[in-house]
Amino acid sequence: MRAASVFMGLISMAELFPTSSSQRVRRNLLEAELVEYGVRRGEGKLAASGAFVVETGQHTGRSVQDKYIVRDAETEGAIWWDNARGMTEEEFDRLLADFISFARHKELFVQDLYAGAEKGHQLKTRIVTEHAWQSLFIRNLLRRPEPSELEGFLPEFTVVDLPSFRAAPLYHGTRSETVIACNFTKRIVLIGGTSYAGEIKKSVFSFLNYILPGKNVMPMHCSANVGKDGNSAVFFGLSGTGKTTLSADPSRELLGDDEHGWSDNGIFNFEGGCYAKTIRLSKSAEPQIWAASNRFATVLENVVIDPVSRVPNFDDNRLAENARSAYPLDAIANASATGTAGHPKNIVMLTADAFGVLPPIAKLTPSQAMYHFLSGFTAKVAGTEKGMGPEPQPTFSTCFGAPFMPRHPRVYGNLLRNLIAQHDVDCWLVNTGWTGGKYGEGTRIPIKVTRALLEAALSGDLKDQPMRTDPVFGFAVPVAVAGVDPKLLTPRETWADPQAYDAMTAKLAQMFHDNFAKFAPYVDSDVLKASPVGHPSVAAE
Ligand SMILES: Nc1ncnc2c1ncn2[C@@H]1O[C@H](COP(=O)(O)OP(=O)(O)O)[C@@H](O)[C@H]1O
Ligand SMILES: C=C(OP(=O)(O)O)C(=O)O
Ligand SMILES: [Mn+2]
Repeated sequence: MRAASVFMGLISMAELFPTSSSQRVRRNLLEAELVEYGVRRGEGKLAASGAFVVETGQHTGRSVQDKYIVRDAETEGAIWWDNARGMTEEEFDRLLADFISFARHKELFVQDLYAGAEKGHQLKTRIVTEHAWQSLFIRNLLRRPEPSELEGFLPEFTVVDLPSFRAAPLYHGTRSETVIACNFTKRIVLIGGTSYAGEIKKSVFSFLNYILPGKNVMPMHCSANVGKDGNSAVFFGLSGTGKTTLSADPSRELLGDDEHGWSDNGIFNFEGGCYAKTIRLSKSAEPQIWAASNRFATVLENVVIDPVSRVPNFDDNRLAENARSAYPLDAIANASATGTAGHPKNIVMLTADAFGVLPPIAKLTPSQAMYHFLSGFTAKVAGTEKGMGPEPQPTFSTCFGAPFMPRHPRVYGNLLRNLIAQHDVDCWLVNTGWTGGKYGEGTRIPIKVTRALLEAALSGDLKDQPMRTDPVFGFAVPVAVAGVDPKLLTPRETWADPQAYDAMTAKLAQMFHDNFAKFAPYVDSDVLKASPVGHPSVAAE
């Protein structure tokens, strides 16, 4: 891409920061100074460890319904509009003008950072925020340039996040006062009315997911790590399925916990830090994440701390179920220094099946992997979202990340399918959800069981072990794994009432079918044949 088009339309720094008031723009401050600003400005509190603790108020998670993509000549044919809300160019321009006038009266924090560990695919990003702690957050999360690289740093993508800005629905074309407006053509994202920091990192991610397919790079909502033998693995999964938890593994080098690309050279992290859930964080089950969450300059979002000792109580969900910890990768002892690794040997698709149906691990053929990638199944349970009843809710979020994958799923699906074939990758479906019954009746599969299953799969041993074929889903399920109670491998045997298991399985299979109908026109027959059986539309084939 030519430089002129890269920079064209980018928000002008002179507009945002007139020279007369440049005093109030804090550029590329380092951690200690950002913490000082945060404390001085009353943005949060210091934990005993030196972590910076903030509350985000009303929004403690992403506002999916308030995210917009500007519809223009370039995006019109490129975005999968079935999955995105459009905003007109005029509405965006009004919003931008109002962001600029709002920002004029504020002290602002600016971080110039890279997204993308692979040099050829590095995106120069500028993140402008109202709060010092947001600057600290994104500095922890993205990749920090060398001081010499900051001179003459020309951003190729800008995010402006002003939590106290309120959108005017009628004037800006929004649904509420909260807005995440993505202008991919101008390469600007405007975030207002929410201070949940995850919006910033996922905005950068969404833009990379828009541009990288054009460079023949597969962008993935996944974590990744590397074994001692140099074999890398990626773990796709929707929120809460275990990407962050399971990728932090003392026996494997951590590449990253959430966003990666797969190019001709192998895989690379987009980020330079992690964003872990801290609710019920256990020091013994997740020692690395626990340590990274108790250190100077880690940002703790909506974590309750003791008012006297300033020690976090990770069991307290009064502020949010989705409490978070943001820390740089070097807070994890065995993290990768480069953020890059070779082509993966294994792909793991994580799901948290709250219906208690799916086995804790299954081996997928490439066609089954494509079916599950396009389906993007997991389930939500009470606690993670406001207003949920006792029943688990199925979620089908294509490519395991629909809110951040702007193009049609076939774009990502085809890239992945070719990469799996080209590199002869072994694919697995891993259920980190419920066993012995659905949510409320059974229990969640212990982390140590999931870890043992993954160890067997990633070592290369498991794929040659005896397997049974699941009668409904058709994938291969190991009959024994060292260190794991064999009963757990056959969910039907963990249910007190096997007929109830069969009925639940039929229900889940039907949900898969109903969801997959929209993809049927785009996939080859082998992928369609990976649908669960026992349903009329399949039986008729
Ligand atoms: N068997 C399991 N595997 C993975 N995570 C589990 C398991 N059982 C419980 N959990 C909990 O589920 C949550 C998984 O969340 P996380 O790793 O942050 O997911 P993601 O990064 O995919 O959003 C963590 O809070 C973890 O402690
Ligand atoms: C940061 C997020 O990712 P995840 O929950 O997948 O870790 C998020 O969804 O806001
Ligand atoms: Mn995560």
